[in-house]
Amino acid sequence: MAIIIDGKQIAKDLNAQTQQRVTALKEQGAVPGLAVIIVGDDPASAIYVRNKHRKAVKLGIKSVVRELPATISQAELLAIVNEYNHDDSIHGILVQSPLPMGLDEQAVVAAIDPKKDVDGFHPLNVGRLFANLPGHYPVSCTPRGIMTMLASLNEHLRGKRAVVVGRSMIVGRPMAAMLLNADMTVTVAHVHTKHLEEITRTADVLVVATGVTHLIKGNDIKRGAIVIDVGMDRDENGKLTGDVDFDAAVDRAGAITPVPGGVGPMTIATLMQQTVDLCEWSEQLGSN
Ligand SMILES: Nc1nc2c(c(=O)[nH]1)N[C@@H](CN(C=O)c1ccc(C(=O)N[C@@H](CCC(=O)O)C(=O)O)cc1)CN2
Repeated sequence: MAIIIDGKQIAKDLNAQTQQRVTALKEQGAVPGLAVIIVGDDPASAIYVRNKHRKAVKLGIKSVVRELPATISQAELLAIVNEYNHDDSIHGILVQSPLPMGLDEQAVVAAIDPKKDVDGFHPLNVGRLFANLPGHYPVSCTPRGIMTMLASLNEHLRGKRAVVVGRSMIVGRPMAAMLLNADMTVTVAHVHTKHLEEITRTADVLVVATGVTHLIKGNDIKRGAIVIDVGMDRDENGKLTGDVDFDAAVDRAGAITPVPGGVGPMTIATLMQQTVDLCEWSEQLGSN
């Protein structure tokens, strides 16, 4: 029986650390500020944004939520991003994804000041991650949260095999870069990969982020592997489930994340962590 990686608990511990850092910053006269821009009325996005706002307020972070109609033009949206780029009380800016049809998400992300790119989606920060550049820069929150979960297991990763199934800009690609930067041997697969199970069975660490319910069965997993399920799918009864068949996988894996309560809670906790990082880094810049 695998260790169940408790994302809720790890997120709670991370939030406690973040709150202490916020307190320390406030003692120096700095308040971390987060601006979240949401466009349109996607119900799931509205819930995520509300949860981000609540968590930020709870941790003492200044939180601004800008709700915009789906009819907004690209130029108007870029102007609002630019407003926050020049607002000294805001250290992190994010645009909730997905944007409604007709808006160019990549152009909007590229308009965010890279120093305030709290999601780590700006091409400059993506490039830094892929080049494994030293120094401070934000990275995508979900894979960073997964790295925190892996660290909590105290497992030696260097030289071991990782397989990432999924190639999105939010999870798959940055996840592969982070595992490579941790000196793992990384394979990236996706839903079109032929004989996927032959590849997943080689993984010491298997990260699955495809949005395909129960794509990974028990037999597709190497015995003792660490299995990270980023899926957030609905089963035939509308119940939240993952890309991994948890009941079949739990007897084969060495450690596994549940859905819900695994990776999901780490995304928002890492966003809060990264907002505080950006504030600290801007304070360091300011004092030089
Ligand atoms: N600009 C961004 N947009 C999106 C991101 C992102 O990181 N930046 N990620 C996702 C949505 N997301 C945060 O924005 C997010 C998704 C899921 C969870 C979470 O806590 N999930 C829970 C289950 C929640 C439920 O019951 O529905 C879990 O897995 O336990 C948090 C944040 C896309 N957009």
